[in-house]
Amino acid sequence: MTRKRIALVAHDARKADLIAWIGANIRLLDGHLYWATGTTGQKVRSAHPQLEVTPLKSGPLGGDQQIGAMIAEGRIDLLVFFVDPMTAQPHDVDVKALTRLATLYNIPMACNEATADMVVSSPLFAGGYTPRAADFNGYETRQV
Ligand SMILES: O=C(CO)COP(=O)(O)O
Repeated sequence: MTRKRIALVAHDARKADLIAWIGANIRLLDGHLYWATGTTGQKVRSAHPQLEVTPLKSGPLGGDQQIGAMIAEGRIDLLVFFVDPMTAQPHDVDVKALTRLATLYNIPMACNEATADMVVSSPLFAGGYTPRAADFNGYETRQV
């Protein structure tokens, strides 16, 4: 199995949903490598100690930016980001930057449960899928 490098992020109102989603998909998710924003990472680790999770800084303290930087460096294969669309976030610009970089670098990004279900059940997730390089106006965004 190719170990995927997966970033996990959930806003406060969605953390319980992310933990439940991981539990429901634990057989597909076990064995991969995880990075997460701080509070999300701590909660995922205590709920699912079998997963190898590296917590970064909390989202509002720079965690979204750290994950964005990892994406820019080609170190993340999948972003699962359970977004709360009903609550204003103090670090909204960081959230936007993270989703922008995932889009720019053509990283699969699941912002809700239905999309996350589709991604992990896809044969592309199980296989050694590498998204093709995104090219925006001549800017090559994936180093191969
Ligand atoms: O705010 C977040 C993402 O924007 C999540 O951060 P925490 O996991 O530290 O709560």
